[in-house]
Amino acid sequence: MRSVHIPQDTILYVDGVTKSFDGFKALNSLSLILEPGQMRAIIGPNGAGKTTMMDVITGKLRPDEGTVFFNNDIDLTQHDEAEIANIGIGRKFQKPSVIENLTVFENLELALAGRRGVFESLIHKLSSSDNKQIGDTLALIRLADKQDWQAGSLSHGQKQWLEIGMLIMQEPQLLLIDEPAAGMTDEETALTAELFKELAKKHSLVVVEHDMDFVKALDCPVTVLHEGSVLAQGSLEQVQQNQQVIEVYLGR
Ligand SMILES: Nc1ncnc2c1ncn2[C@@H]1O[C@H](COP(=O)(O)OP(=O)(O)OP(=O)(O)O)[C@@H](O)[C@H]1O
Repeated sequence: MRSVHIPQDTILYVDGVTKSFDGFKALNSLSLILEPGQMRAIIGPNGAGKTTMMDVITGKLRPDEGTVFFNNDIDLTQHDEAEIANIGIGRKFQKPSVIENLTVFENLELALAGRRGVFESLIHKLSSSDNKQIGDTLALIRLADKQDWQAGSLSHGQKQWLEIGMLIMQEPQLLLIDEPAAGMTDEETALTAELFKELAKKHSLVVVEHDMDFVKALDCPVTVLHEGSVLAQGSLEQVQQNQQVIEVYLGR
């Protein structure tokens, strides 16, 4: 058994992770620590390794080297994607994948079913606590007045919120979210930042984003990736003043 020293109380512990594609290191000894209840924005130029990092955390890719632990002692490199989702890590891809011809409410109901297994959901009606959970989620994602709308008739931003609501139904401890603000109006972007701050009260969040106004609104620590490693870390203001960050990313 490997002996790894993990600082106490980490929700995500990534250390020395390397992942190569045909000899090219998409991740190059990447290390990153997230504490429970923390929100972290990940920024960096195209090809910096942000998606590959998410793929490694969620079990889509296995690292060539390095350590990835969840909740102090769960070695994520020993689990597949489905197991990692069940362990409590939810991932939101850039493009929303709500079911367009179901209502907002039904999409959330389906997400609840996903947690339980479809068969069990077919034979059980929604309990009052299920209804409350759906109601709370609808309020959180600001779609309470649209619960009977077909998901296909929502705006792009509203679809993104619905999908985040569907993830929340599964009560993940850690949420990984890829470019949520892309394609949103300014108003939706501002509301999404508010939603994430609300989410961060109950969940840990890793948010990959290119929109600096959105990152500023998140008001959380920022990690800058470059060539598969961490280039800088700190407040947005601090990393914006970092000369190397300006050279490889912000100044371009
Ligand atoms: N399956 C793959 N096969 C070969 N190369 C890959 C593969 N996946 C990623 N790469 C390469 O690894 C590097 C990192 O890619 P990655 O998608 O993780 O970057 P990123 O930071 O998410 O970029 P973006 O901001 O454009 O989404 C890129 O050079 C990419 O071409």
